[in-house]
Amino acid sequence: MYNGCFRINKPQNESIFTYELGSQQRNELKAKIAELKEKEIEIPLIIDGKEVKTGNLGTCIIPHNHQHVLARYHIAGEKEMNLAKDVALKAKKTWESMPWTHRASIFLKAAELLAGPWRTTINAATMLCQSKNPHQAEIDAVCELIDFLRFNAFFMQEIYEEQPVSGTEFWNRIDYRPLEGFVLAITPFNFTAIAGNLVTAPAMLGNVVNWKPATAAIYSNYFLMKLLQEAGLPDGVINFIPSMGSDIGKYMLNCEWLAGIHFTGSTEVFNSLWKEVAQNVEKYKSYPRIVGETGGKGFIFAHNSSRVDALVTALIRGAFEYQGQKCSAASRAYIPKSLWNVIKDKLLEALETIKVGDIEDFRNFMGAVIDYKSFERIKKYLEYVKESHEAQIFYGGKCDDSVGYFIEPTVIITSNPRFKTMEEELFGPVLTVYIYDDSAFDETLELCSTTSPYGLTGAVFATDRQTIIKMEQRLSYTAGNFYINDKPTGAVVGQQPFGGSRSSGTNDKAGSKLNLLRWVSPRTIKETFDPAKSYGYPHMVGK
Ligand SMILES: NC(=O)c1ccc[n+]([C@@H]2O[C@H](COP(=O)([O-])OP(=O)(O)OC[C@H]3O[C@@H](n4cnc5c(N)ncnc54)[C@H](O)[C@@H]3O)[C@@H](O)[C@H]2O)c1
Ligand SMILES: N[C@@H](CCC=O)C(=O)O
Repeated sequence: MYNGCFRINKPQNESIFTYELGSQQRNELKAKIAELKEKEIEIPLIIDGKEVKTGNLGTCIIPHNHQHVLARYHIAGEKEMNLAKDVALKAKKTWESMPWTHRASIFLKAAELLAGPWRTTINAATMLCQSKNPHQAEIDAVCELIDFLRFNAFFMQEIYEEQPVSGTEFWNRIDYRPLEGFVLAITPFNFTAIAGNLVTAPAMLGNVVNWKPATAAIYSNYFLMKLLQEAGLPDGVINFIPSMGSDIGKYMLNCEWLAGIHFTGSTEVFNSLWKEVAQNVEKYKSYPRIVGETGGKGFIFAHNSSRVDALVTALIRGAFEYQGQKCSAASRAYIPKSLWNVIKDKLLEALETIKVGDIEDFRNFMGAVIDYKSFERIKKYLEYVKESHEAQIFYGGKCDDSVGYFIEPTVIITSNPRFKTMEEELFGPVLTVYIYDDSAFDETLELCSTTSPYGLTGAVFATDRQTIIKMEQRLSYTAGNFYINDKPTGAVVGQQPFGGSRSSGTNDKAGSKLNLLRWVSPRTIKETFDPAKSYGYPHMVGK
């Protein structure tokens, strides 16, 4: 027994390791990469804390060296998915009644393990499996995930603290129950941290979670699952079930106890999940919470008062960091004619210094795109551009998959502001630029807002304050994360809660209280100390 209002301190963001030449961090990371590469591992499902093997196997490869197999993983089928649902529902009773401070402790311990003994493993696994350079792996798999874990524990406390007013004769309370059933987390390949957040955020608030990782990220995600187990996650609370996307609909979405979906991925897959849930709506015990962060077509819009050096850096970093495989990536840019000549030269100068290749060579800024399917998809877009009269490749455009799925950083210039690559998400290292006439600034703002169906990220560059105000107002619904004089990527937990609307998702803002609120089903409790003993009102006495 214990009594007390226990408190979690407001966290600080995790500091980023730099992996400089000669540093111990760098040596350790290099050694871990070599160690992981040396040994092919077998990845089982983890259901009820136990390893389950199906014999139906897939392979995890290195995108920048696709003949290298890192692991063989087991694929869940109907039997294992049914088992995962059953054990999750069984684990729910004990998990939801565990004092919240102890649930928080498990995830705060996971953050400590990741900051310390697990840091290099998770980082190296993400570098190899998702082809991230050391900095990109560090800001994702380590720092962002640690921040998610620590800040979410703090936000959970803030939610629980929010209580209604009461009187002296009665006491009102809100009991922030978890959802009734299980949450299905369907996670993307591109951020280990996002996968971690999609499963741990609902779990922290007392929910049980079945986790379907993205095929291309199973390797790093498996290590993460092991870390959570080491942190003391009880069996069955999170079940790790790599599976075919098409089986999810058949064996998970039709379950009466589906209480929520926590999804990040493409708009297309999210739409299909939404439709399937709608078709099953009569079956469910409760209306499932459908939370999804999806595609993007991030923009950079420059005014002729922009600072050129800052703008060029934002274009390069925004478009080409992690091979443009961020939902937030700058994939279209609007540049005024009066600035183009000077920007063009500086852009070329910078592009010529970008090295693409194996991420084990720390000099490389970019690695490979994630897989053959993605490589082929981007290549087709570039072929389309090469044949078009409305656009031309200004820089790059070469693709080579002989060793890894490499695509050069590519800049396209188009004369059509509604050109295919200005509208659609390519999810690769490709930036399309539209050069507008300075006198058409207002119309071009309108084009920016209406060209793409997405509304995730956007950045504006200007030094003139009235212009900044105008851009902020006119582009109000174009981006859920809007940047002024900065690149549109790199949101930090606790600083820039992340998510967009339109076709970019439900905008439930990962890394904030708003997201956590989707995983609770509040129960209002009123206790009256001296209940009324007759039904009449005072006005009923007399005529
Ligand atoms: N808005 C955001 O916060 C955000 C963040 C990261 C990525 N993304 C988006 O994610 C996409 C890239 O990630 P991806 O390639 O992993 O996306 P994806 O949609 O291909 O896959 C996402 C997840 O859905 C699963 N899936 C695929 N088909 C399914 C089906 N029919 N039923 C159930 N699950 C299915 C995949 O296996 C994976 O686990 C991009 O569109 C990107 O913009 C968005
Ligand atoms: N939150 C990340 C993007 C996640 C999507 O891929 C950013 O802000 O760059």
